[in-house]
Amino acid sequence: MTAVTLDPPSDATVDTALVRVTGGRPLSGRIPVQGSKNIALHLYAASLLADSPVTLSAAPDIIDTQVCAQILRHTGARVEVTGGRFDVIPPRDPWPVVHAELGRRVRTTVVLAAAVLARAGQVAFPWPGGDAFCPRLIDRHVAAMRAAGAEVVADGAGMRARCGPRGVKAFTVDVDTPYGPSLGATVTAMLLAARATGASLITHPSIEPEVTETARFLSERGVRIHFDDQGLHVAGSDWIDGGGFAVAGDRIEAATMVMTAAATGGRVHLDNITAAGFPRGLVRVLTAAGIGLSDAPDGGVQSQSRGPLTAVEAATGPHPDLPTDTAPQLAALLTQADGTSLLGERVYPRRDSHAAGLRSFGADITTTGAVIRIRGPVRLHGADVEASDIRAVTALLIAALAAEGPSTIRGLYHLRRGYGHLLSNLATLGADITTVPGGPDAHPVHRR
Ligand SMILES: CC(=O)N[C@H]1[C@@H](OP(=O)(O)OP(=O)(O)OC[C@H]2O[C@@H](n3ccc(=O)[nH]c3=O)[C@H](O)[C@@H]2O)O[C@H](CO)[C@@H](O)[C@@H]1O
Ligand SMILES: C=C(OP(=O)(O)O)C(=O)O
Repeated sequence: MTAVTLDPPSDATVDTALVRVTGGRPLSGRIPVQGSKNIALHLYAASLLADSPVTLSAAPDIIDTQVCAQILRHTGARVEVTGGRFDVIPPRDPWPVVHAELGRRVRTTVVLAAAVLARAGQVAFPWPGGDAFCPRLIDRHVAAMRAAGAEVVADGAGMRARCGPRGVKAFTVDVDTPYGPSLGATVTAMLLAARATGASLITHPSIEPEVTETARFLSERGVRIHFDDQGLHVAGSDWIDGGGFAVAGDRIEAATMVMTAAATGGRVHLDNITAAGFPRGLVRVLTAAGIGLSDAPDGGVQSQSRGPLTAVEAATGPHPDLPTDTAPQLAALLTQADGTSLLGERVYPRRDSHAAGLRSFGADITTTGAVIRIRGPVRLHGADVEASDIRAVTALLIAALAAEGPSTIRGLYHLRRGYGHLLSNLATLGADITTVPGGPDAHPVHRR
């Protein structure tokens, strides 16, 4: 086991670039959807379990991909990220540390730690990152590690987990929370169970596509996994094959593009996703708002608006309900809908950092506890705003594109963390959008 030296990570979270948008034109056209950020992040962790090289295709071209590549390299993996391929040669004997600074940048830190623990029998990891829109607990991840036989202790900087000499053991764990089954803890438990000797059971598992795609990845590589009424059963394996696997299309980016087009009075044709790839709860809400989705005869999904947008009442929830990661964009869309919309947030009680930003554009939005009320339609005007999380930034972009006149949006780090080509795709759809790098010599990057 050897420590790997990395160049110190750059201070990438400081991003002084901004986007200039002149809104007010309908956006329409055909664009591809990237590989799903959140599915990819869990597959990067799962790839550490393999005993031969893994190639993930359609890996999204985002900051989180680069951060995970660095975290894997720090454990001793060889990782190449080029042209949408994420090639991993997993270490036989990983260095049992999730890099402290890098681990604080992504949400899947504990999932990555679980993969290292499963292989090395011990791991130290920092508190996870991701967006800090409200407290994001990890008690179910820790419960899974403890159930798998690890002693887990916290110190100021993070946690350390250590198993006995035989490594992880088979276990039963419940990953339910007051907010629904934990997506991340389900994958953490699945990765631990995949390397344990014997049969494990995860009760009340999440069934988000991040979970089912990671399960498909593992089962195609020889791990026996199935869901039934009791939960998710995993029969551990001491050999896990490598090989190729494609990251599914990003349902959140797809939903964002559909809503962006609709907010401006346009429509999109999206490649690399099918209508079935949109969660049912989201399709129900879009349909109620007056937006249809259908599989296109030549592949992909087409959106169409059925008359003026209509207000809706909806609440987020675990898959297949309305995804929390689409609620900020939906709030922006509903500023253009006729009537009063009510959006409840059930997964994260206070995920509403976008509301103040939308008000800067003239939106009529009020927040009461976990419910956001939006009155529309409102003629939005341009604004200068700063986004503070990954989905808030796209909500503000939607408002800017639907508004009359120029806007500027800062906080592009959050956009780059989750979207590889969203701005150039918007330009392809007809948006007047310019990225201005930070500093005095700023110049346009995307323009139409
Ligand atoms: C990288 C990634 O895939 N992130 C997604 C993942 O986050 P993440 O995996 O963090 O979300 P979880 O499903 O674990 O969390 C859902 C809820 O359960 C709570 N909880 C979670 C774990 C735990 O041990 N205890 C606990 O109480 C959380 O605070 C939250 O209120 O799922 C979220 C919900 O679909 C999405 O918004 C995120 O985009
Ligand atoms: C909140 C999100 O990401 P993360 O969990 O990486 O913060 C998201 O993808 O909407």
